[in-house]
Amino acid sequence: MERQVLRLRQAFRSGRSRPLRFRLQQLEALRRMVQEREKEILAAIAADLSKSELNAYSHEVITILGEIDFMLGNLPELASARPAKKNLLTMMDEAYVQPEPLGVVLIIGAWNYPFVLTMQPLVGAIAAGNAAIVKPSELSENTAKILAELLPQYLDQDLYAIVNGGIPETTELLKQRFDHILYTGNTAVGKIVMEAAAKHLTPVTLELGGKSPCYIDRDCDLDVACRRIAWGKYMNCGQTCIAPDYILCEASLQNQIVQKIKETVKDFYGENIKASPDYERIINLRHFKRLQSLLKGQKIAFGGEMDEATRYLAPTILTDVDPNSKVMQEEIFGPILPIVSVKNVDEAINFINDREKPLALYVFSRNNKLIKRVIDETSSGGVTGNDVIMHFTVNSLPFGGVGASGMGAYHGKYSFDTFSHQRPCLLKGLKGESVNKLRYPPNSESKVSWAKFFLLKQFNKGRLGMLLFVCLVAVAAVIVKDQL
Ligand SMILES: NC(=O)C1=CN([C@@H]2O[C@H](COP(=O)(O)OP(=O)(O)OC[C@H]3O[C@@H](n4cnc5c(N)ncnc54)[C@H](O)[C@@H]3O)[C@@H](O)[C@H]2O)C=CC1
Ligand SMILES: CC(C)=CCC/C(C)=C/CC/C(C)=C/C(=O)O
Repeated sequence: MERQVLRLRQAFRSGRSRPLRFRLQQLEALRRMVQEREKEILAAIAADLSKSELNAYSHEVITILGEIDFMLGNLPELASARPAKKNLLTMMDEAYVQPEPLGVVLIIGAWNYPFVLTMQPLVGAIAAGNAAIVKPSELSENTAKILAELLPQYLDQDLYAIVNGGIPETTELLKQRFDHILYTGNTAVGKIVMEAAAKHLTPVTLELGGKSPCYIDRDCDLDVACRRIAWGKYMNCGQTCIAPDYILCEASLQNQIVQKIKETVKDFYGENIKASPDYERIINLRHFKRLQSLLKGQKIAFGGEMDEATRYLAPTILTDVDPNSKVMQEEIFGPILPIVSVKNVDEAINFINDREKPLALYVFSRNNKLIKRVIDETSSGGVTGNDVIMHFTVNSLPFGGVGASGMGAYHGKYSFDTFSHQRPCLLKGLKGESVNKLRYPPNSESKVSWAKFFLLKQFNKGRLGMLLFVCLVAVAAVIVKDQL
């Protein structure tokens, strides 16, 4: 591991990853890889997640192509120096912020969207001019394998590397010093990553999980709300970090919601859900059994069917759920949708605020003021009003968590900024030394007063009068000079 990181650091030190032309060329090569090897990539994702290749494309590949196109179109502007506002003391100088690459970054991906969660951060790392090591999840082994096979064929092998493996290999990697780590995965491991990074003062972006609430107001189009909730909940068999984890609503709405989601599931997946190419499976037996245990003692209003041999778990709805039951104590990360009754929006807000800050928050209502009120009175990584998940698809919105659901953000410009150091630069000339007497010893009341004037724009009449007089004299001198 150490040798690999050293090799990338030496390549980064060569400066090869910094020129804009190089970065664009690498991003174009990555785009070419996605296009030329699409079939192999889709087959790998499909094998890992028991997913149709159509869904693998719409869930993952399309996002990566969009991200690369964003960077190809915006990188010249993102990477350029940004002029900065000056004060009176530096009026004659050049002040700007120069984005610069951090160095060698580490990207650790999760299994549930194995292509997006490794390639989307990598796009940002390349765009910002870094070298990068990508460590895919060992649980999505086919995607991990194909990435290790394809990336070296398209990208600079000295600057970008794939390291495959599980906990031992990741633990070894985390002993190395990186200039930034972007980790995607569960909160418990997020703490391990942050602890390891702290030893080297390495900044981290932690894309973690949490229980994303979905409040349904009584003033709402339940047909639309239930269709959108069902889409986001049961996509990828519920294994989506920003899936609505549970519903909060008044008890009177519960049965309608069950019925409408039931109808939607039939529309989406047909009578025989198990045979639907659009309905995925649970990633492994450990998660399958974990989800099975969440059903114990619950009132199953819809679904609940399961087949351990194929790790099939039907789209499931639980009603009258006790907030203290197990299913409400951990992120579900599966196709189980608990409904918890609340009396009104006030109780919903308190329910949300009594728990860890979620990665996403969803509110369905015709009343926009109510939606804004819920947003104003709660906190979450992100929000979509009257839909679910869709804030993820807008790359002008930073995507990340807050509190227990994570720190930092990426996507689009935010990926570029995450993997950049915003370096402040002030370039002065060697003339005008007389003004600098202000800051040189010996100090005096007068010098402090001038400093206040120049830096804090604290005018006093005497200074202002003197300045106006000096300006007038200067103007007069120019006029006189022109007349002669
Ligand atoms: N915020 C976001 O964008 C996303 C968050 N997630 C969250 O991730 C979780 C699901 O992913 P996981 O099952 O954690 O994925 P996982 O089991 O694939 O682990 C994620 C990564 O951490 C590494 N890892 C696991 N245990 C480790 C350890 N003890 N030490 C060092 N490295 C370790 C794995 O090798 C893998 O690369 C959910 O909580 C979900 O909400 C998932 C996708 C996106
Ligand atoms: C076509 C379309 C609107 C797809 C939605 C995109 C999608 C499935 C995003 C998944 C978000 C994601 C990667 C979540 C996660 O990491 O768990």
